[in-house]
Amino acid sequence: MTSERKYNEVDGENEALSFDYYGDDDDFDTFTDGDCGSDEGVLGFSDPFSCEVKPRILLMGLRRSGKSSIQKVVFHKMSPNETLFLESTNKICREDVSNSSFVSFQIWDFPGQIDFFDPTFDYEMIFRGTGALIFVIDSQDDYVEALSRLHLTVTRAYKVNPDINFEVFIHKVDGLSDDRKIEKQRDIHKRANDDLADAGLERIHLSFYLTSIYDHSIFEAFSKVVQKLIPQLPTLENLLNIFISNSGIEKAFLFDVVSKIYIATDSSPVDMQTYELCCDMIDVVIDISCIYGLTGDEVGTPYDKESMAIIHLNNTTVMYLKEVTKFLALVCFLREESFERKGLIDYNFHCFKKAIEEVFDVRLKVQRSRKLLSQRRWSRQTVPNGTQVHPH
Ligand SMILES: Nc1nc2c(ncn2[C@@H]2O[C@H](COP(=O)(O)OP(=O)(O)OP(=O)(O)O)[C@@H](O)[C@H]2O)c(=O)[nH]1
Repeated sequence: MTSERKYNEVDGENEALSFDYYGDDDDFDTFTDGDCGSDEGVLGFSDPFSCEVKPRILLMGLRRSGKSSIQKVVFHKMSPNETLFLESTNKICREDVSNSSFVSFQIWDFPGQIDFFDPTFDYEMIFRGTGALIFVIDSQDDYVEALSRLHLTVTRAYKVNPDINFEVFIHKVDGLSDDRKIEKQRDIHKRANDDLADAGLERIHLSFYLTSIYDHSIFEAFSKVVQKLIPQLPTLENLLNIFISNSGIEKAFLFDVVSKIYIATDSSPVDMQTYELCCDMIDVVIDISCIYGLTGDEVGTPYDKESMAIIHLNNTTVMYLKEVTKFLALVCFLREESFERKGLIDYNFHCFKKAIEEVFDVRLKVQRSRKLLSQRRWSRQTVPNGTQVHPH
């Protein structure tokens, strides 16, 4: 049994570490053209007590471009090879990802063949609550149709909600040489932007990423998409900068343990190899904890307050992982000589952790007061016997 499989099994039975996922596939909220608009309550946008409207990430693209695979690999630990057997999606799948207080959003996977602009399909309602629209283009296929679909989708979405972040995943690049990758990216970038310029919409900004589920590029790209939706990002980056500069650390990432999305890092540049090493370290820690960390009858999480790991690499670099919150881990890179001052690092880490908790606290307070406010508003509109009064 591979270590990846082991993790899958534990993940499946572990509430705290798994996503807030509405049942199995059959239980996904599904919307047909007819009932989408009327189902607002299910979407959580008209819920008067909803203390927080989660940013919504839409995954769109032509059929077989790889949308479901991306979702399954990043958020369900499916191994890339297993995606070969995924069936075509024929309904909109919505999933809540709220495994970490910072990473809290929804992903909507749209079936490729859906006629998105059918007049009975309320796309305005969908775009209005969207934080990021990921458009997946299959780089191994002819992308002319995908580009015209991208243009149509982006222009419509922008009209409804100009605040959406438009993210283009040039996907399945594993089959391409480095030169071909760059060439494709340049070509897609040029054509997509030319189309927008022809329509007088140069102000729409598209971000491009080269992705594949067969390496870490999909996690990296998703990290960047998610980071743009985290309002506390500058605060987190600042805290990380202060922490590393006072501890002799070279690079630090704040990771969401389950998805391996890094929600923040210090301001020095990220290189792919470092990121991959961090992902591998998290896998090792979770796998070992799953196998040896849980007692037989325990259903609890294999990741807790005690979770930490130190790995000495053969190039005099040390990797240091420590638990920050139930869902987040800090992974640092430092030189062996800096690690000699581990006491100092641990003390600084303690301060860093406290600061992160304060950021959480502020967020919770804001949420609570929002909830209270909306409850008050709601009760003002309701007379004592429970009948609703329509406000003038
Ligand atoms: N080589 C390669 N194949 C991929 C990658 N991502 C997905 N695939 C394959 O692409 C095929 C289609 O993937 P799906 O995830 O079902 O595509 P989809 O966009 O959800 O398709 P619909 O549900 O029909 O809209 C599957 O056989 C995947 O294994 C990738 O990064 N590289």
